[in-house]
Amino acid sequence: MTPGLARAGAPAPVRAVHLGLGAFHRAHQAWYTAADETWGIAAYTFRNTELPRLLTRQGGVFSLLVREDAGDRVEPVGSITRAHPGADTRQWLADVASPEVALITLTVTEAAYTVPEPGADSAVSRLVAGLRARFHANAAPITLVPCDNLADNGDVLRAVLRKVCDESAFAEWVEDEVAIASTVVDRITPATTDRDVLRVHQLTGLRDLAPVVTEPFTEWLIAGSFPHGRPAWERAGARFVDDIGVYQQRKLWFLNAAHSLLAYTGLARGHATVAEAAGDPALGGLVESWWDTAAAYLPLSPAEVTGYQRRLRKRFAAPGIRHLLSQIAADGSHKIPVRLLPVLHRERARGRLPHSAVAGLAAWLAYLRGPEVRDARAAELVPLARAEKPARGVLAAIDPTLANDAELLTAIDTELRAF
Ligand SMILES: NC(=O)c1ccc[n+]([C@@H]2O[C@H](COP(=O)([O-])OP(=O)(O)OC[C@H]3O[C@@H](n4cnc5c(N)ncnc54)[C@H](O)[C@@H]3O)[C@@H](O)[C@H]2O)c1
Ligand SMILES: O=P(O)(O)OC[C@@H](O)[C@@H](O)[C@H](O)[C@H](O)CO
Repeated sequence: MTPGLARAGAPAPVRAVHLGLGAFHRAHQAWYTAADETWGIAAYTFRNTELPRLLTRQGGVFSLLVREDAGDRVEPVGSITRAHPGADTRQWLADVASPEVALITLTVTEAAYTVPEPGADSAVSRLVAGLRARFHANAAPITLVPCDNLADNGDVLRAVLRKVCDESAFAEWVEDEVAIASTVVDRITPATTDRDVLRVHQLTGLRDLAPVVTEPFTEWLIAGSFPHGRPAWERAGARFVDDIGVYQQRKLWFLNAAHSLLAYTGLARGHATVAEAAGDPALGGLVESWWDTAAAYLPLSPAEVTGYQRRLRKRFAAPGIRHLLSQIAADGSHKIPVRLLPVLHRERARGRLPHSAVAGLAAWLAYLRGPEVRDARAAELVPLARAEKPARGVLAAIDPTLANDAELLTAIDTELRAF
């Protein structure tokens, strides 16, 4: 029988907690944490029960399949000491309240950074329950490290927590003792397929039921304080900066915006992956035109811009990374406002109407009219998208200031007829 992947020695003590255990956490924060073997992670999914079960069978260890130009390479990653389903509330509260724990990382999707309805179960409500347990346990300060693709993700999380924490002594404690970092995270990590599982087996001779496939490129920029300590993430290349502003614009406006453009226009043209869509000359041209537009608003030198674009072209074309457009297309109502609209606003202020943005928004409307809409706001947006001229209604829902821009609305509605 093929031997299964297993942990060699004892795992590190749990000093970090993660919420949103999925592929990206393992390719990114877990991989960086593995560079400091004195830190172990207790990682929680949101609803998934299968992944923690598989990881637990392997002692938390998993294989990272890195798709290099020169070929595939497998790295075992052992920083996850324990993996739990999100429904394991008792353990979650105990871990967040633990005096040994110094930080919580989060990858809970962009849509999760909202104030929950009273009584609702959400990432934020679980986080607040954990923090409340820590407050009552009189434990040391803690740092929250959001790792989702939002602009100023730490500030967004702080604003949400301020609205939710209404109990005065607890709210004061959160204000004083809970540090929140802002981060820019980057490593293209598609969902694992059965072929990836087979490939890992072929390369290692071991049976790993929960590997992750990723690219060699990785980046982590962090601005914030860690009053109770942190792993030496810099050993793996993380950078601690005073201000993430320009890095986050560069990433959201170039990489993520191009991903969203390719997702909606690519699906409309029958493509399945980023590599296929980026290789379609019409869509490649649309992305280049978007980059030219966005570059005007970034305080980067032309050499920095062209270098970043060159790397992105290569990353998007990587044949071993099967990044599904349908995965990227999900939750456009939360992604488009941070990826496309900041640049579009700046263009409109100058009286310009970039065709790439118009095409991207029209393609998003076509997606919202389609058969398989994955969006946290689908119930509200799909009926609006089905109107004869949908641009006004849909834009009013995500950015009311654009809903009075008659020239833009007409351009989007006209473009939509092409889909
Ligand atoms: N995959 C990437 O390339 C990548 C790169 C940078 C950032 N990210 C960020 O990481 C997030 C997760 O990506 P992934 O590739 O790990 O996806 P994944 O599907 O493998 O895992 C997503 C995780 O988020 C949880 N989740 C989903 N919806 C949630 C909700 N409403 N509230 C709380 N938790 C929820 C899931 O249970 C799961 O644990 C992305 O949404 C993105 O913000 C991903
Ligand atoms: O992960 P999402 O859903 O926020 O967005 C999909 C992609 O645009 C994104 O994951 C990129 O692959 C990632 O940001 C690269 O670092």
